[in-house]
Amino acid sequence: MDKIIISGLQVESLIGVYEWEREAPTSLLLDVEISTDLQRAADSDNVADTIDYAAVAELLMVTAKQASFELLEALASKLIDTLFSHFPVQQISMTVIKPGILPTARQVAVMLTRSR
Ligand SMILES: Nc1nc2c(c(=O)[nH]1)N=C([C@H](O)[C@@H](O)CO)CN2
Repeated sequence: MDKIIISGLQVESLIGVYEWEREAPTSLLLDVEISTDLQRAADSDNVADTIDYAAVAELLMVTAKQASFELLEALASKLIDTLFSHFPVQQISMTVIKPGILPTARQVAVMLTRSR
């Protein structure tokens, strides 16, 4: 299956289990893989025949900004559901990365893969 991939998309979201995490939005990074048939766009060379990755990125940024969850898992699920409701895609893999939150790790992340 063909894929559209967005890597390292920076978003802001109110996220975290602890009180101190819920006082202000946190910067997160998203890696997204969207499985969809790209043959029509490959033939036509027309953005109207594909999923515009700029529109995907904008939707992810707005949705994350409006969200308020404790767990990365819950945010990842919400972002996937939102993409499914706006775009005709078969499968989405979503990695939500929280940099610098653990003193002994560069970053932590969850990855969810969901199909229609
Ligand atoms: N599996 C998860 N574990 C934890 C999460 C999470 O989102 N998913 N979050 C936290 C805290 O919010 C963390 O950011 C600070 O310790 C802990 N564990």
